[in-house]
Amino acid sequence: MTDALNSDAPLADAPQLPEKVSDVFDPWQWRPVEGFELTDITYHRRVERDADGRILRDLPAVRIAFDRPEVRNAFRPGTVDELYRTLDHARMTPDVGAVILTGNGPSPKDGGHSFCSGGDQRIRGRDGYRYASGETAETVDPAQAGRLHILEVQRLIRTMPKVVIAVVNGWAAGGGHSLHVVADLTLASKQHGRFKQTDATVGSFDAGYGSALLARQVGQKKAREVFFLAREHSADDMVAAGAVNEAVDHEQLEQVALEWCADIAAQSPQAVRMLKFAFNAVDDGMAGQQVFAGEATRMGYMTDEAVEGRDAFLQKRDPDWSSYPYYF
Ligand SMILES: CC(C)(COP(=O)(O)OP(=O)(O)OC[C@H]1O[C@@H](n2cnc3c(N)ncnc32)[C@H](O)[C@@H]1OP(=O)(O)O)[C@@H](O)C(=O)NCCC(=O)NCCSC(=O)c1cc(O)c2ccccc2c1O
Repeated sequence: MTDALNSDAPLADAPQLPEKVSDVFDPWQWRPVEGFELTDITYHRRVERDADGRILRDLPAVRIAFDRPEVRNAFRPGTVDELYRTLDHARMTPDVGAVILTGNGPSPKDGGHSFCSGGDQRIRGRDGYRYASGETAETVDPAQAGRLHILEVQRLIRTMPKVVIAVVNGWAAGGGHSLHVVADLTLASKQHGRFKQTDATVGSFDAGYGSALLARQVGQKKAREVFFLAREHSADDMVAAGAVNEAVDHEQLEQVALEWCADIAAQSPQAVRMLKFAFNAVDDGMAGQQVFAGEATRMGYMTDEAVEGRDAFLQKRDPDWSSYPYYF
């Protein structure tokens, strides 16, 4: 079906499919999310189509992808702004349960595949990554302070009540490596998925989730090897180490990711978010407890017992708890 609509002879009245933004992107599965002016990333919502390609309904997954393949999908402050805005939109879309985070490509310059190579080193200043009108240091805006707000994106991924899947289609390096670490699941391309923690090579260090959470996933010795030796690791190596869930053939990458999204959608949304926050809580201290407890409070509000407390206040009477036992 996809081939028919992508052929040179479009069907009469066939609805327009979105641009094929990446080699493993199937336009049939997606529509662009409206309302965003994006330059550094792409944002799509999964859809179901009829045989003629007309959209029947939205499905509960989104795809957010770095779109700077010529620099291995390095991020600059504007990229991070767009990433945060789209992730936050996905967080607040009630019928979305899973987020695919990936990189478009390959590079038009040399055919290289990349998930994300971290902060764009050309516009790194002494106070962080700088907003710039162009691509290079000469074009940075001196009026704006440097940013390290990829850390805010990491916290958003960590605390959003949806499953975030890093679909590693190429290089995951530096801050891009950390993004895969903080994602709930990682699916990697067997042929092109490559992992290299280059932070220390360029005089940087993700001393938060990028390192400490990696050590939780692969153990202390392996995590220290990844950072201190800064070597390249294959997708299969990372599956064996416990940092990647599965490595699949490159052509199958996004299809498998969509199968994962469908499996996630078959689970109870409430159960999934409570499980995500439970997995986080042990490592996230009181902030993790707060996120978990917030959802427990929401469930509490759903009970007749909590409604009685609210109503008694509004009706200026004492609450009647007699119908609500002290469960044991
Ligand atoms: C990713 C690579 C290993 C790929 O190597 P390969 O040989 O395949 O490709 P090239 O090196 O030839 O790259 C092609 C092309 O892309 C440009 N490029 C690649 N990565 C970047 C980048 N990060 N910034 C700018 N430009 C990049 C490269 O120069 C080439 O351009 P041409 O003009 O020559 O065609 C390899 O590319 C590589 O090692 N890249 C650098 C990875 C890296 O060190 N990233 C930064 C780590 S630090 C970081 O990300 C970081 C960010 C934060 O915001 C933090 C915040 C708080 C704490 C920590 C942070 C942090 O650590």
